[in-house]
Amino acid sequence: MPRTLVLLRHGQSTANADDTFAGWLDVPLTERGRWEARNAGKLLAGHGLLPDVVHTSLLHRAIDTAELVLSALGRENCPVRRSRRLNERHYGLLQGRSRKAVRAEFGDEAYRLWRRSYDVAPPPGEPATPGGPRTEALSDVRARVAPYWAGRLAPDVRAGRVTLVVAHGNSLRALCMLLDGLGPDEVSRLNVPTGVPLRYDFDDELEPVPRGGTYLDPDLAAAGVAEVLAQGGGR
Ligand SMILES: O=C(O)[C@H](O)COP(=O)(O)O
Repeated sequence: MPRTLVLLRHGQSTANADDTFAGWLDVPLTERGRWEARNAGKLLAGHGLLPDVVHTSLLHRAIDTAELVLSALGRENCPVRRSRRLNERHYGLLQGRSRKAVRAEFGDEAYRLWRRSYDVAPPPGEPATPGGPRTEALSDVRARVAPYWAGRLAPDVRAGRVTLVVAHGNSLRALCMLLDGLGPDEVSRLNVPTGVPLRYDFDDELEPVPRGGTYLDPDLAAAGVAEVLAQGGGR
């Protein structure tokens, strides 16, 4: 029985386009982001990957991406599960601020640590929702994604359902840590492009084959990763 999970970061958002930290800010897709979502649907169709279930965060850039993908596939009736556990990491005080301005004000080291370290969180901001976080390190995101993988995603995959997850750069980086057994150093070098489906297939022990999955359009994925790396003025 096939065991297929597809990870998809939302299409480009207005924050991505402006090179600002979004986090839990509920920013919309740009027109390019809407095109990326529709294109992702076409890529899935071209590879015969028709989702049986979709999981998204509670943020509209992911919800709208999922709807555009399902519409491109003619599968508007596919079940969609939404969870805060798939939300982007909360970027605390950095939310809404330009990456270049943060880097100029706090320096390269703090910028790098806040953006890509495993256990250093940015300075706390205001909670986006009552009881929500005021800031998160990637380790906090992994802690909230792990039970969702074990309790909701893995059972769908084990049952042979083609499972599509539409989420965010850092909630997907946290999920990849769980799938591929990445350590803090490895995940610091992992970046996820917007709008390009990443296919994971698993063996009987739910080990990914191959490790790291396969992008349905490797060239588009490489270009998207380069864009992420160029944010904030580059590495
Ligand atoms: O929250 C955001 O701004 C992005 O989705 C992720 O930003 P990052 O790639 O700088 O972590």
